[in-house]
Amino acid sequence: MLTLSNITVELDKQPILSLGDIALPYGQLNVLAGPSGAGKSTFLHTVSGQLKLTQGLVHWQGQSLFDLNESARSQWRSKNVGFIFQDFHLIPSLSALDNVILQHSFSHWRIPNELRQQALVLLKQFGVKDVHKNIGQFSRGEKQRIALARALSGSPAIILADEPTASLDKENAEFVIQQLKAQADLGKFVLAVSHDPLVIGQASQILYLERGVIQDESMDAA
Ligand SMILES: Nc1ncnc2c1ncn2[C@@H]1O[C@H](COP(=O)(O)OP(=O)(O)OP(=O)(O)O)[C@@H](O)[C@H]1O
Repeated sequence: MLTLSNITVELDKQPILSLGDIALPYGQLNVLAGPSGAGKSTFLHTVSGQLKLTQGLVHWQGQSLFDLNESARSQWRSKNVGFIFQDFHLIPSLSALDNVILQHSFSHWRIPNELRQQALVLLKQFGVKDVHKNIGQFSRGEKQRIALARALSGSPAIILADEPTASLDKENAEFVIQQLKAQADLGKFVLAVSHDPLVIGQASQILYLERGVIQDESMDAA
């Protein structure tokens, strides 16, 4: 369970998030919706421990995230959290395979063979054929499949996605949603920021954020 208690986040002394008590479970597709500037990305940065809270608590499975110092939080994040972004955040000069495994070079002096093998399996499963080709040579849909493989590499328990379907055609968007749901079915924590009706239609729980405040919470939308 992710639990948030009485959170305030201020940036440049402006209140950006003001959240009461929120609990979101593992094992379902959670969606955070809301207009531009509502604070959705800030919410993701807060629950992943990248942004300091002004006030409040974030617990992941009972672990109080901000009881960890910055370096421990960063280690916790690299072990436990996979991120997916609207604009992929892939490195153009690297191959598909290297983009997936690069993250592990920060925690291992040599990338273990099982992580390399897992990356190859994920890329194959997601239909990425020539894994040694540079990123620039892939279509947008393929890029998001590579980014998905990167997010799942190392098998993190938490998947956070920021508008993961926004720049994709319907077929690729549906593929991404299916994969997010499959991860939830495996018992992972999945939270997608999205206003895509395709994503919202498949959500088990939807939080609607406006001006940094949760306005509405619906369960079992799917
Ligand atoms: N580093 C920062 N310093 C000050 N204000 C910030 C900072 N980052 C974001 N903001 C402000 O916080 C508010 C929420 O931004 P955020 O990016 O979280 O919204 P969002 O809901 O994700 O928007 P969008 O859908 O357009 O991506 C906005 O008003 C933004 O200008």
